[in-house]
Amino acid sequence: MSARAEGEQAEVPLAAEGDNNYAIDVQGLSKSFGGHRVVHDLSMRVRRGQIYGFLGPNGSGKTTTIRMLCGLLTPDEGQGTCLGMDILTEGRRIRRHVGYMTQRFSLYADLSVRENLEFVARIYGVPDAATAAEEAIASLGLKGRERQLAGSLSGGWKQRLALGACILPRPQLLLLDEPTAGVDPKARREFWAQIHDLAAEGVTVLVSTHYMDEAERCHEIAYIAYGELLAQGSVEQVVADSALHMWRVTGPDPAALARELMAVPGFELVAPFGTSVHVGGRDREALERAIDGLSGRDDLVWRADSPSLEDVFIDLINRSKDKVR
Ligand SMILES: Nc1ncnc2c1ncn2[C@@H]1O[C@H](COP(=O)(O)OP(=O)(O)OP(=O)(O)O)[C@@H](O)[C@H]1O
Repeated sequence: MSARAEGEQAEVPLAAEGDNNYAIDVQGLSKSFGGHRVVHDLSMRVRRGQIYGFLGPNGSGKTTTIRMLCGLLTPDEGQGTCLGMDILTEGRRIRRHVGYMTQRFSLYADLSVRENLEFVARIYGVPDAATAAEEAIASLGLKGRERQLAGSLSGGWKQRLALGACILPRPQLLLLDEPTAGVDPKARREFWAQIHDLAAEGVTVLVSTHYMDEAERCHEIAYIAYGELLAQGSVEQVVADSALHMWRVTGPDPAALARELMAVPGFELVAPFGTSVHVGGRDREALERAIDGLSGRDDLVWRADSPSLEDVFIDLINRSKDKVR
């Protein structure tokens, strides 16, 4: 292959279709910073064309993992492929086919929407940058805003522009790191409609998020805490695997009731939810005993409930905290 200037689009063949059904296939990734283990023995597989949600508390290692997947960071241990290419040795090739949207808005605040998109198109060697930018403006619903300076856009429009810039070079895989943080529900919904359209066209999307409703829009999710992958699968699978039993109890003062129930042995999870309290745990018998013990309380009404994804994540983090201590 002849030498090319940095940024020039190269003819880089991807692994032939069918060679590998997984856009991401990594095993045993570990990474430490200054002796502090941030990612530990993490393995994951993401099928091509899937929307894969990456969830976990702040500082749990999501960004670090994303950076290892696209070869921006070398794992201390582990191996694997991204789009069929080796994450240890082919980082540059991988990044030519990946759109990476970081947490920080990384476009030029003092360039207009159109100028930003044209700039990105040129950097990636997209033929006819002006037309590509125009098409992106139309498909992202940015018409009417193309002359606006990127820095003056609202949060939702900035994210939409950042996504537009990411998909201009037509990547096979999108790595989106909390793309909708701080964005209002309507803009988030529109953003997700776009993500689903891209997935329908065959683009694989790995998206980190703290929003439960966004997790439910993914084909599969993974939950990571303290650098360890604690759960993986469809939302239904992850909820079923939790083996949690939940109850909803209503009483006169939900906040006071929640405090009272937290002290009752058998209730592993207790959280006020509007006018009621969500109570549960994995030991069904212990739970039923605890509820029986409160049978004298006529002011309480109990109703069996299904665990929410949030219940499952809180339970996972509680249990992994116990393991770390
Ligand atoms: N380059 C680095 N040098 C030192 N420590 C780092 C570096 N990058 C990340 N860390 C630390 O690694 C841990 C995991 O960070 P990471 O950004 O991967 O978490 P995250 O799950 O993406 O968090 P958030 O949800 O807050 O974005 C944090 O404690 C962070 O401070």
